[in-house]
This record gives sequence, C-alpha cells and structure tokens, in this order.
Amino acid sequence: MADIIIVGGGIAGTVIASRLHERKLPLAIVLIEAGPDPTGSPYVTDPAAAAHLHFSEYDYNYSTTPQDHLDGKPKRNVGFKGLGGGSVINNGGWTRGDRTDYDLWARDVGDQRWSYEGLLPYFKRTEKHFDPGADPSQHGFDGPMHTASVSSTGRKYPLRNTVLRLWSNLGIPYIHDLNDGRPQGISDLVENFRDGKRQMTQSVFSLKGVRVLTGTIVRRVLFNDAKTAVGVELADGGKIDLNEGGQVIISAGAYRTPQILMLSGVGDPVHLSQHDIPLVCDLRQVGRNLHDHLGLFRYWKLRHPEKGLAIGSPLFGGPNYDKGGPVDFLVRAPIPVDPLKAAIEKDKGPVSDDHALLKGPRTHLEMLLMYIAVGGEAQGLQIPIDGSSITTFFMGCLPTSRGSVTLASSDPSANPIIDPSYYATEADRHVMRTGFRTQSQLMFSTAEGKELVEREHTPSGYPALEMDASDEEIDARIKMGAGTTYHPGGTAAMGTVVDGSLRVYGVQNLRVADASVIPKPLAAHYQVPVYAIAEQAVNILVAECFS
Ligand SMILES: Cc1cc2nc3c(=O)[nH]c(=O)nc-3n(C[C@H](O)[C@H](O)[C@H](O)COP(=O)(O)OP(=O)(O)OC[C@H]3O[C@@H](n4cnc5c(N)ncnc54)[C@H](O)[C@@H]3O)c2cc1C
Repeated sequence: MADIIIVGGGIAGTVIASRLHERKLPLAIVLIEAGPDPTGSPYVTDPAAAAHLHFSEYDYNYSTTPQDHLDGKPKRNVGFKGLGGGSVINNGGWTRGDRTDYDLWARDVGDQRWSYEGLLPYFKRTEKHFDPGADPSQHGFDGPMHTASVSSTGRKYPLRNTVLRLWSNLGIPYIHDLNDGRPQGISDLVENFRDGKRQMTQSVFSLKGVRVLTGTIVRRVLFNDAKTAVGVELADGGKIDLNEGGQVIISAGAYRTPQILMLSGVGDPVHLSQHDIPLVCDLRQVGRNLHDHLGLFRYWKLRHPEKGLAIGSPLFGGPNYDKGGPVDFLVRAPIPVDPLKAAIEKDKGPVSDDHALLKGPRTHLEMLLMYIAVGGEAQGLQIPIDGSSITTFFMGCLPTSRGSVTLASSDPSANPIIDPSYYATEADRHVMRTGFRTQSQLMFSTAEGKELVEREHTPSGYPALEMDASDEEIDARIKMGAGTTYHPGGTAAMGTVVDGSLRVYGVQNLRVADASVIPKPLAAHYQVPVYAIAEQAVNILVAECFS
C-alpha cells in the first residue's frame, strides 16, 4: 500500500519522491523505476564516459519511424533506463530558456503557475548557482544542484577570444547571465557538473525514506468503476495498491508516459481497441503533440591545427580542462521576422504580425562551436580526433512540427512507436536553413572564420556549400544529417491531457509530471524545466492532497 506511487525514477520522479519525503508528511511513497540503479557503474561519474552508456543495457535504444520529411530513414534516439533517467546520460547543459516561452505556456493553459515568474521559485529552489554575486531575484544559492559556467571552472580555451569575435561580427551581443530568462546573445556555457563530475538526480535529491523499486516495469494504472486510480499493475503481474485519497504520478518521460496512459485505457479509443485495451477514458491527445528539437552538427578542418586548438592535439590541454565540455559559449538568437512570416504563411495561410513566433523577439536558434569533432559517423564521416577539426551545432528551438507516440504492442517493455515528424513544416525548414546559413556566414564571411577554418568536412555525395547555397542544397544536407537533441516533450500536454494541477482529465487521483506536460517547445534544454516542473508538482500535491 502507498499514499503516493510514482512511476518512473528519472529526473522528475526522483525529485518528486525526494522533496515529498523531505516535507516530513506521514506519507508512504513508492518510486518505481524500470531500469537498474546505475550507481557504481564506471560510466556515470565522468561525463565523458556517458558515451559508453549509449547502446548499453541502460539504453532503450529507440529508433523513430522513417522520417518522411527528412531522408525517409528512421533516426536513432536514446532514452536512459535506470534510476536517475536522463540525468545519468545527459550532456549537462543547464539552460533555463526564454521567459516568453513560459509566459505563452501559462497564457495558453490559463494558469500563471507555469509562467516564467510562476516557475522562478522552482528554478531557484533546484540550483546552487555558481556565482554568489549574481542577481538573487533570478538565482538560487542553496539548492542541491551545483551549476558551473566555463569561466567559473577556470577553463581557458585557446579559441575563446576568437569565438567571441566571430560571433560579434554577426551582431550577437555578449550577455553575462545565460539563465535569467533573457537568453538572446552569447554567453558562457553553464553545466550542472560539480568539479567536473556528473550529478545524477538521486545523488543530490536523497531518496532515503522512500521505497524505491528498481528493475520494476509498471504495466498500467488500475482504476475503480468511478475512474479513480487505485494502484498500479507491474509487468510481472504484481500490484501496488493506493491508500484512499492517494495519488499516482506518472513521470516516465515523454516517450513512456503516454505509453503507460494508453496501456491503462486512457487514450484514443480506436488505437486502444487495436491493442485490445479496455477504454477507461477517451483522451485522444495522449501521445500526440510530440515535439523535439532538431539539430545539425557541421565539421570543420582547422587551418592551423599545429596551434593546439582542439581535442586530440598534444598541445590542447590546460588547467581544469576536465571540468566540462570543450565549449566556451552558447549562442541563442532570434531570426528576421519577415521571411519567417512568409514561411509560416506557407504552412497556415495569412497570419498577423502578432503571431506568437513573430512577436518577441523569440529565441529561434541555439548555436555553438566545440573544440572537438565527434559524432560525424552519423553523417558517414570519419574524422580523426587528432586536433585538426572542430564542430559547430545549431538547433531550431521552437519547432512547429508535431509528431506522435503510439503503442507498438500491449507489452509495457516494448518500445513505443515514435514519430517526431521532424522538419514537416516550412517554418521549421526556414529556421534550420537560417541556422545553416548563419554558420556558413560565420566561417566564410568573417575574417576570423576564414583564418580559423580551411574547409568543411562534407558527407560523401554532398557538395561543399558556401554562402550562395540554395534552399534545396541546404535542405538536402539537413535532411540527411540532422537528428534529435534529446528533448522530447508534449505527449501528455498541459491543456489537453493534464490540467494546470497536472491532473489527467477524465479520471481521478492520477497526475503526470515530467517533460510530457510541456505543451509547446521551449528554447531550453529540458532538464532545467523538468526539475522545475517536479518542484512545482510537489507544492501542488501538498497543497491539494496532503495539507
Ligand atoms: C543523451 C541525452 C543527452 C541530453 N543532454 C541534455 C543536456 O545537456 N541538457 C539538458 O537540459 N537536457 C539534456 N537531455 C534531456 C534531459 O535529460 C531530459 O529532458 C530529462 O531527463 C527528462 O526528464 P523526465 O523526468 O521527463 O524523464 P527521464 O529522465 O527520461 O525519466 C523517465 C524514467 O522513467 C522510467 N520508466 C519508463 N517507463 C517506465 C515504466 N513502465 N515503469 C517504470 N519506470 C519507467 C525510465 O526508465 C526513466 O528512468 C539529454 C537527454 C539525453 C537522452
């Protein structure tokens, strides 16, 4: 028996269990995680070792459906199966994003708790901000999660000033604080590595006092005739019952939360009947509205590798280089409004200048430059890590393409069918082409870029593209090479599947709290918003159920 059953011991589930227990309420809390506890694995402490977790027993090894709007092929995707969820495998980027995105979220769902100001206490509660002199209205200094900017760790990469000048040619201003809700500009990357070591959620949010079941897959939520959640059924047939007035919280991540809802009979009746699942609640938006950030890596051969500018060169090394990724800055930028408006109109017909993607300015693109060349294999490139090449990256932050998660079978251990429908809209194509052109401009049209790189490594069969590249040529490159940035959300969206209190519509005592509830894309990487969602969920639960 339990008062709170949390399904999924990833970032959100772990925070909710830990914080609820911390409140010292007389609650029996059970946290159920499908995968093992990775503590002790040789690959979880050193962030660079996380590459070994890909394709391991901890990886759900997702593959999308063939992506019709890309090159027609499935795209590989990763999901961490184990206590800590994404916190164990992610890249540590700590980005809160743009306040406008949260304010629109709150406006759309009619609930100011999800605005930037509404979430601010929870952003602050999570973090122990690295800069004690930072604005206390924006940052927390005694939360459990230590953050660190590149400069605060003492890393001084040889290309730092060059990169800053590169971007200043494009009119990108330097901003001191990456995470004050106004991210447009270039700023030091911030990570949540502590002294260069990964902070798994469960290592900073204690689970002492919580009953944690690892290696335990939840099959479905059980309901009584009044459609009130009364417990969960496990894949092995076992059950965990809920005490009267208790709550089931699903925090299984954006791919698995809709799967569990559907297996529980909450979803589209036609789809459920295809899998002989009895209908509990007709909620057709479950699994729809999947959004993810699409990104593209480009690889560049350095003109002067002998200067020791990138990883692999024997000369590349310095104090504290092991404290984070080989990156100095993150750039976030809006794009010009008129061509974007024209692109949106190709998708939707005439729109006013008040269209949400046009008013702002919004943060349409994120871009960075890394002092290493890795991952080129995904584009058929074999680039030696010998210090002779670097990487640039860009992602579209506010995609309008929407995909879906549906059931492949009624087996809860089977991967669901994931169709992100990447690059389906002209608006998304326009934003990504703008990102591509911006990076070309950086390298081909600035004095620093021309001095920095000799040429681009282009995938076999794809010509080198310079400033005069056509939309079609750029599309071909993006369609072949772009992929996930691991930020799925929206599959149990607030406003259509859950209300502002995270309650699933049409049933009682069942809530969702994880990346699934994010209704529209945010110009953030999703761990920060997910920590805040979880922190807010705890306050909501205490206020509405256990006060
Ligand atoms: C490779 C990679 C790199 C990333 N890099 C970054 C980054 O640099 N910065 C950033 O901000 N974000 C990053 N992210 C994204 C971030 O980690 C996720 O947004 C975040 O983990 C989502 O949290 P969540 O609680 O929604 O889901 P998760 O953390 O994925 O947790 C879901 C948990 O539920 C469990 N579960 C699923 N189904 C069941 C079931 N039936 N029964 C029991 N348990 C179940 C899963 O095993 C998992 O542990 C990255 C993600 C990946 C995969």
